[in-house]
Amino acid sequence: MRRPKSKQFREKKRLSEVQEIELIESWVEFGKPQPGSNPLSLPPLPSGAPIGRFDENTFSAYAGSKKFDQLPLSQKTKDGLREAKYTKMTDIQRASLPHALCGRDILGAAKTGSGKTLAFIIPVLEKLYRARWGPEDGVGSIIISPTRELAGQLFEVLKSVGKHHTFSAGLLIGGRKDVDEEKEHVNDLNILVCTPGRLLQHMDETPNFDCSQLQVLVLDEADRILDVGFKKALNAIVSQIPKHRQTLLFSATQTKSVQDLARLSLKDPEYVSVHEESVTATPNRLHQTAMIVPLDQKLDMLWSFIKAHLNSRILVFLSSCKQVRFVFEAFKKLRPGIPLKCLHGRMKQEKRMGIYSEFCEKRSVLFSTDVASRGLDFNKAVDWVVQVDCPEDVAAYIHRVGRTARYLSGGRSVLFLMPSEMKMIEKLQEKKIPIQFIKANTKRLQPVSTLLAALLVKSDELRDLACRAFITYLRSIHIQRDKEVFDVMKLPIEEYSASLGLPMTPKIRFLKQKIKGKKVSGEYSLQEESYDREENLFELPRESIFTRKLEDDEVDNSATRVLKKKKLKINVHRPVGTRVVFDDEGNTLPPLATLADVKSGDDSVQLDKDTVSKRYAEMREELKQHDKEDKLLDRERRKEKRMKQKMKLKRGRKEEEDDEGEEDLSGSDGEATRNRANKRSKKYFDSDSDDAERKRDKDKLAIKADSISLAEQEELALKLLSSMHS
Ligand SMILES: Nc1ncnc2c1ncn2[C@@H]1O[C@H](COP(=O)(O)OP(=O)(O)OP(=O)(O)O)[C@@H](O)[C@H]1O
Repeated sequence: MRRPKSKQFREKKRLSEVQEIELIESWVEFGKPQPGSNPLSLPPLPSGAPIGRFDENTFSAYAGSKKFDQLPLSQKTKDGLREAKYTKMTDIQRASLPHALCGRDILGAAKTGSGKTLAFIIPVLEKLYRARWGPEDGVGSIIISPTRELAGQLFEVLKSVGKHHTFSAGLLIGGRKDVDEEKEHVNDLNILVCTPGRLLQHMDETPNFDCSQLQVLVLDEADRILDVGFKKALNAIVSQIPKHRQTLLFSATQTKSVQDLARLSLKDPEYVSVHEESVTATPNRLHQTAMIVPLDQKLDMLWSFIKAHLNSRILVFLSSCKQVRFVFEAFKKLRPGIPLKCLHGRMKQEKRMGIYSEFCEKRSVLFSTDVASRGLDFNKAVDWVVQVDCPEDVAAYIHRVGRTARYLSGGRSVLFLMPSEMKMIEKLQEKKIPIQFIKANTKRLQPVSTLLAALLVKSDELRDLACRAFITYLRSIHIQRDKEVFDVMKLPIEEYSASLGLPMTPKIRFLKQKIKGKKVSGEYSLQEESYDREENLFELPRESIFTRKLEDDEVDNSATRVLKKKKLKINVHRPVGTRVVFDDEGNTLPPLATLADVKSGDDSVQLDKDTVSKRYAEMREELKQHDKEDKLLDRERRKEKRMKQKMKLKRGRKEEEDDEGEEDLSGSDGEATRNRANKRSKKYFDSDSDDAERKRDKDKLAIKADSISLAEQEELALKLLSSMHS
């Protein structure tokens, strides 16, 4: 057991800390780089030159230094860095640390894998240390990351470099069950490493959550966090933290938007972009290639690629969770001879973390959405990054390929481009990305579509996955912003469906509007007729996707049903016309003649009042009966609909639990939260709409009863009668 430190010892320690802080502050002040200057351009300290204080008022220069121990840092930070084997600084660290240490706001940009994490972790530790931040001071720094994995990784770096400091730090990320426990401790934490959603949750829900003393705010992958996906969350966060603070923004693809920066109220930020002058925007040791792969050959190509690289660690990017799940499940069944893993935003957090660390350890193939595209440092050992689906823009490309060739290691990447996406190559080259075009060796292509078709015949589950992967892929292309690159109308839809092993092409609702009115032709088109028949896939029972094809007359019926509905509207206030009634020989009779009691020989028709009222009573009864039947039918129909919705929900929940997620195109935490929120609101909306529907139906019935109430029917009949006699 540790003996409690004596009062004397603690006092001595405090004094030495105070002295150290005084020294550091004077040193920082003495050697401050000029605002706007680039420390990289300053001459480095000669090796072996004295470091630190020379006399009362002079110190060694630190801007321009190459090693961590030449910086005015606390001994605790220096020890942490040394023990983690960090001695020489990388360019971004050399360029930004001298500015950050003297309290300036930083807008840092440097290539992927170039060491940006330490460029903000060190200033955070130093700022709080110099402020003698303690447990009672509360939250002193917030570090925000767009994804949970990245937040976890940053937290590890913070723990390792800051291990000699006494600050308390916490990792606050979504998907963890211990939120209540977190709430109890969050006010005791000095440094929060978090995703925007979880931080906001604490700001909203944790009693007395207080950031009013915040000293440093860090946004890692700043451009992503400032992006629309996190806009609301970030605005809400910023509105709850003090304006007077240091702000550090880092990314490999930095934002320079004045609007973005204004949102964060940066004060004369230092724009530190160390690779701006570089010939390439990506790491020099990264060998990048691209090849044309038609949509219907993507899986063949991917399968062949994996089979040819069985001893590598391969990171494969696909555009949606459903695709990730389908390719992972299908390829797993085909046993390629290398472990396969998958990672996407809808998986349980523990599993996500587990997979992330497993992939860091062993050779394997990891199929992932963009949830793994930013910041993750897979032990520096990803051999290949394969982009099966084209990234949404150049920034996304840079971050994806940046998962390999980190720090001093090399790496390779390959991008599959469909013929319709060739514009992407130009865009990449414009942004200084040295990508080499290679021709795929189709002779060595190992087709998998027949194998997949065989698997899909055997497994309903897999067939369902394939169907959903198919739809979400097309949707992902459909919603892309860059229409120069992404055009869903140019895709060989039928062939794509067959390449996934699907027995027939599922119908796609969202393409209906797009294709209507547009004359489509050639190999990429779907028959217009088939769109006219198309109906919402998700309203059909699952098996019907494959087994039930709508018949022509069904379509016609549905069309006429709508028309009939319109015609059936009764306007009780319209002027009443006369009605022609025929006798058995086809002679015309006056209206209501069937009810008439012809008493006299002349042609005039006398109405027997009793018969008329009897007939009305019968009609009333009939109406009531019909109404009852209609209600029953309607109730049954709605009950059935609700059951279906429940089943669908249950299935969705089960999928989530099995780590089998819903559509999440970006896969990031923010996106996932948004999608979940959407889903949740959708659910609420559904249940609300159930109520609303019930209420509407009630109202409708009331209106119906109002509009053709019995009294009105009688009135109508009387009008008829009187018009007949007039
Ligand atoms: N000074 C250093 N000396 C040795 N290794 C370093 C140094 N700085 C960073 N590294 C290592 O380089 C790798 C990449 O660092 P880091 O993750 O900070 O890169 P990054 O620039 O943030 O990348 P990304 O843009 O992908 O987020 C890490 O493994 C890290 O440990």
